[in-house]
Amino acid sequence: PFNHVPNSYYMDPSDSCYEICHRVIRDMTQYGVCVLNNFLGKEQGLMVLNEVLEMYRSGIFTAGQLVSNPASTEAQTIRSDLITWIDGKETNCHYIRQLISQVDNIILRANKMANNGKMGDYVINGRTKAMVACYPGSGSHYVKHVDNPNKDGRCITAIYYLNLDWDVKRCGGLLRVFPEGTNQVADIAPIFDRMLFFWSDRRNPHEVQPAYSTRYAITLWYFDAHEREEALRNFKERGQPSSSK
Ligand SMILES: O=C(O)CCC(=O)Nc1cc2ccccc2cn1
Ligand SMILES: [Mn+2]
Repeated sequence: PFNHVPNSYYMDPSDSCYEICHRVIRDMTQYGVCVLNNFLGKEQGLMVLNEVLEMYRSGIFTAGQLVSNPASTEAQTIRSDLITWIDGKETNCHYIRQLISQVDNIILRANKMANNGKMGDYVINGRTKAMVACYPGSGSHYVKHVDNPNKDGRCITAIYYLNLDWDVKRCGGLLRVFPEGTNQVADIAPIFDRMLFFWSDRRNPHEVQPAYSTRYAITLWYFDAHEREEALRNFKERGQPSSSK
């Protein structure tokens, strides 16, 4: 049944946020993955792309660090994306900030519209900064992983793709999601102005296959109030010297 995910919704401008939120709720509830095409429209999408290109040219991107031994060469074989974190208030990020608030209001409204004010039983009350990522081509990739394997509070991964004329056969860079409990995979091309949502936990292991052209994306992770609070509480407790010492 998974491969019947309508893999692209064209959001013609007449689509109200209401319509879009319904699609997000339905797909997230049914598949745990939701793809929306033409999310901002060409003009706005290009403005976001230009801001990202400008940031990349300014050299503020750094190699995506691994939590485990980042110094080793192994780090290179696991992921080779270049990233920078922004909150959208920086200079020359006006259109990225607009994208972020557009995603915020869809996620927050969908969360409210979902039955008993929850989507997937989450109460979404915050998010990370935006992570702007670039895979600089020449085989750069990200091995299969889970974004939130240990309940750090992140429940939805939201990725906005910026790649004009991206042809997976020529450029690679496919995002392959391996939804838990089925041997079906969801192959998502990182095409321009495409918005992707998926549950961040173990339900959605995913990989970025080797990219042979420069591949840009902006990612936001949304927090579930309860799981985040729990994670921060555990963090504080672990951080305290245990009373037994
Ligand atoms: O660009 C895509 O299609 C997805 C790439 C991707 O999975 N990126 C990513 C990036 C991450 C950076 C830090 C910590 C966890 C992370 C998990 N995933
Ligand atoms: Mn990921």
